Amino acid sequence: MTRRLVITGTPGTGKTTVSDLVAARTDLDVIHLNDAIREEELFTERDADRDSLVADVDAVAEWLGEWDGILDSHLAHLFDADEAVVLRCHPEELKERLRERDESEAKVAENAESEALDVILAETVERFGEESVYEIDTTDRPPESVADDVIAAIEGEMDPCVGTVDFIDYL
Ligand SMILES: Nc1ncnc2c1ncn2[C@@H]1O[C@H](COP(=O)(O)OP(=O)(O)O)[C@@H](O)[C@H]1O
Repeated sequence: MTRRLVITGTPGTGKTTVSDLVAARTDLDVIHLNDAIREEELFTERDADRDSLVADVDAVAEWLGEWDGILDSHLAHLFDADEAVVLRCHPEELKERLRERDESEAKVAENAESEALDVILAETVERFGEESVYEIDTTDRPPESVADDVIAAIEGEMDPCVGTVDFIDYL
């Protein structure tokens, strides 16, 4: 059974929502890494253009130490774990989700394009290898159903899977 799982994906794909649901239904704790980066000041600078923090990856790794459970962040795949879940969402739906939480239009466009180009999936597969990655499409699905899939992955009831989505039509 997986004890260290990263849940990564473009902002808005549902990582925070789904990781909380999975933690509530398993004995795994969840670390919401973006909150920790802000609260523990694990960043090197503020990116004013993007209205975001530039994480200090070494400082984060040190702060994490011998963590276990679920690590939730669009940066989670930069850290060691047993397996990785990459949540996906069609860029058009992703834009709606990001606009609903009042992200700037620049961020909405940047994230939609990044999602269409599979940027985080590619980074995650490069680091973990296809045999340790579960790509899960959240488009048109309730978070509870996505959490079912993540739990199936943790419990070894689902095989690793990559290449399940194609959002290139967006570009
Ligand atoms: N499967 C889903 N279907 C529809 N909306 C979702 C789904 N998962 C999350 N959301 C919504 O999308 C927004 C972003 O979710 P969130 O969990 O904060 O994403 P992330 O942590 O990846 O940035 C929230 O408003 C959330 O309610």
